Amino acid sequence: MATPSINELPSTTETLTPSQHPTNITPTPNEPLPMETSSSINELPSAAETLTPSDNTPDPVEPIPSSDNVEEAVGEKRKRADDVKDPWWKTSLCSYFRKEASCSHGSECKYAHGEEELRRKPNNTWDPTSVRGKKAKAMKMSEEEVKEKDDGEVMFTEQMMDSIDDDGDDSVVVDPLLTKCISHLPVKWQSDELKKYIGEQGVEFKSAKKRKGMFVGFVTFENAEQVQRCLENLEGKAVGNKNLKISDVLSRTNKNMNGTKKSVKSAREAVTPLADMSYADQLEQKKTSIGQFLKKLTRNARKACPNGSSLPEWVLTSRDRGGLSCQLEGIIESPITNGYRNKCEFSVGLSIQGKPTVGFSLGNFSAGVTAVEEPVDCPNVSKIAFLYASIFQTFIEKSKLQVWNRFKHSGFWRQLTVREGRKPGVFSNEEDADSRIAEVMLMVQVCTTDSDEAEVATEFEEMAKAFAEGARASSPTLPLTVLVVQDHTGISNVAPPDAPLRLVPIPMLDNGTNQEQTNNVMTEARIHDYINNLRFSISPTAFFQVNTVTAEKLYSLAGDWADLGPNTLLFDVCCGTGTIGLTLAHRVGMVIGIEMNASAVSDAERNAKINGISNCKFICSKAEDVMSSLLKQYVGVSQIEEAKPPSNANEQISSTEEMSNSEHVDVQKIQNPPPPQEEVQNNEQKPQFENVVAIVDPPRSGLHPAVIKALRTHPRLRRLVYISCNPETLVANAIELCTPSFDEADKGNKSYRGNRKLGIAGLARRRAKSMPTSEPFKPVKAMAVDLFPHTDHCEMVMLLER
Ligand SMILES: C[S@@+](CC[C@H](N)C(=O)[O-])C[C@H]1O[C@@H](n2cnc3c(N)ncnc32)[C@H](O)[C@@H]1O
Repeated sequence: MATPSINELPSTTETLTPSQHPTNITPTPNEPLPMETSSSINELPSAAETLTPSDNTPDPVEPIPSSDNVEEAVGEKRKRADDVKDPWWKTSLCSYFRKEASCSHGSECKYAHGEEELRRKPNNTWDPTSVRGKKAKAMKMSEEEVKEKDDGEVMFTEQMMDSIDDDGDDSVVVDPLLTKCISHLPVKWQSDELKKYIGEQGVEFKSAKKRKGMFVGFVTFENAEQVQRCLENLEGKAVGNKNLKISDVLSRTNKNMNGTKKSVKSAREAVTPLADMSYADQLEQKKTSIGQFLKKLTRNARKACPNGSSLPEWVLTSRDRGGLSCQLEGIIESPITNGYRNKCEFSVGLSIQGKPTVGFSLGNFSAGVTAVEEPVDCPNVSKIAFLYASIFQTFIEKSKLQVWNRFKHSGFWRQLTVREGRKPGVFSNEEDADSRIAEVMLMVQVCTTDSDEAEVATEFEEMAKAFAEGARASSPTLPLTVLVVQDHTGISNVAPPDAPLRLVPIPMLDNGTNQEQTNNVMTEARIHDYINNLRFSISPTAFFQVNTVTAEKLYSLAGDWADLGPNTLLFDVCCGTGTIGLTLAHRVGMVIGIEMNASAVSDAERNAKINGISNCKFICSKAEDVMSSLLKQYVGVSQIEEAKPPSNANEQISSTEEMSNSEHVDVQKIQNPPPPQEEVQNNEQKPQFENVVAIVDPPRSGLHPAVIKALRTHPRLRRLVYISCNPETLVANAIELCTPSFDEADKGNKSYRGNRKLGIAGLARRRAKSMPTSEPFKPVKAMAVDLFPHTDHCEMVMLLER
């Protein structure tokens, strides 16, 4: 499925490039131009992703040593437990013995010295690093492959099937019996590599196609013998570390879809996979899943602890909490479960039947799926968004310009984003929700490459008319505040920061609504929403939590856990439009917000102004470039404190770090950073605060290592509230924040060879080793917050203290 935000996996940290001036948007003085990558990046993961913690060690049950084992408390974790009946006795391989072929604990060691000594774990599994563990894993994987193979077909819905040749001859009819899909190909390969490989395997074929980024390729054959040869020579063949899989192909035509529909997901299944489960069960499932991540943190912290040093108390006591690294307080439910999204990104493409459609794509592009289906029965989509999607679909059906074909990289209409802003006040029930929508922003993404300017201008005029008339024809009339076009030429719909925007005037309606725009008064693209009775101005590409009422609860929780007061300096890291800092500003002395998206920062500044808030400062920069400097600048370290952490605790954090005097870091400078500066240039007298707290709310990729290092090594930062839309990266970041420091001698070499094999938790463990000596944080409590009912995703909040 999915909106690109759901399907297209977010990249890691974005790079900022100077924004281009959007053709028709007049920026206000001092306002940076809209320039962000689609905020969807920060919102939702791939539909295929679930909230299941993955680890290098798939073992679901952690051997939890006795918490009251005094020997362990003093760090002698290798000694045999007093209780010889310990069910975990010799169920894991001893890493010393493996490396050194000996272990000082000898036969007393609770870990197995070699495969012969190894016992099964109480959950009937083998140590995953052992030969038997690896064998079991391989068998499980092949069982899964067999299961997958039972389906025997791949839902391939690309237009490539209509024109298998690159000549652009769309009339070629492809016989599905003579077409096969090859899966598990290297994603880097393109058609030429695939053709070469098939030829080398002695398989004749008519045509082969593959796009970079996909792990599937499509091959057509002249006759049944060639197909047979392909199956014989390629099925199961190892390429890299994968084994090829040959499947049948489901083409787009109605005829071929008959009887095979069973394999095709609906938009509802793709976007809201939990929709058929009761909400209570969804909450239970998510809470359990967050609990698994808390256990994963414990496991990894245990592994990451320097040998010979005591395990942190929170690891030792984790057994009392069933392995959880801290108490999981529960899950905060969404007061609204239907139509809760204030932002929906609808892809534009061909449906399975080949009809231009506005909706959700049914699978991942990498798997060869680009079919788009209407957002029917997707309970997270609001009625208003659904209606705008159908209005747009009716319009593009008649448009002379084509819908986007991701496989061919051609077409014009790509995506419709519907963003809604509510009236102020409290929602009483779900029925109320739609009537609360006061403003709507429509953003249409197109690709204008090779198109005729005059034709495009006419199409935009027609489109604006279609939206205005559609809105008026609906009962009740739909709000329509602003219409923006985003021009984007990239392969996926996630637009780069400098994708130009232009405002399209909405024609005046008979009843006089939308008058502002026809008078050209509307020169800015923005809508407004309310959080905790504060008004927020939101520009087209700025991030804003998609479930506003639940976000209010999330922010209040973060504020409560942060233990704020008038003498608190609050760092709002990755602040977007300033929502967290501004809603908590009345509870602290000062807020410093850090955000890399210039238009979001501009929104944040505006939001402070319109709400009469004067104790917030917003810094436009990547957090990794300024976090350390800001801490130094705003938080003095007393001589005693300075003496406490070892000398390297405050070492230079990032080679690109710099601060401008104006505190509004120039995007150009970030791209071409000046040489590192040891000392912060700004000599302005900063107010000093007793209590320093950070609330971090990073994108899915988590915090940059330089930010983690800066937070961890600043002795005055005692409390950290981590809000995460991706528990996997929260766990990885928490490993680095909470693992005891290694001695200089044990820091090991910094060669990152072999990193590719490590998962993100493994990488974090490795990075924790080279963390400058500093007091670690400890996880205190965690809470799940369900911002995304009916989906697999869930927000997680964790309080860290030291
Ligand atoms: C999950 S959103 C949270 C925004 C805000 N706290 C809120 O609740 O609305 C993450 C934000 O981090 C910003 N961001 C992403 N990478 C960043 C970085 N390296 N430095 C600073 N901000 C970043 C994104 O632009 C986005 O606004």
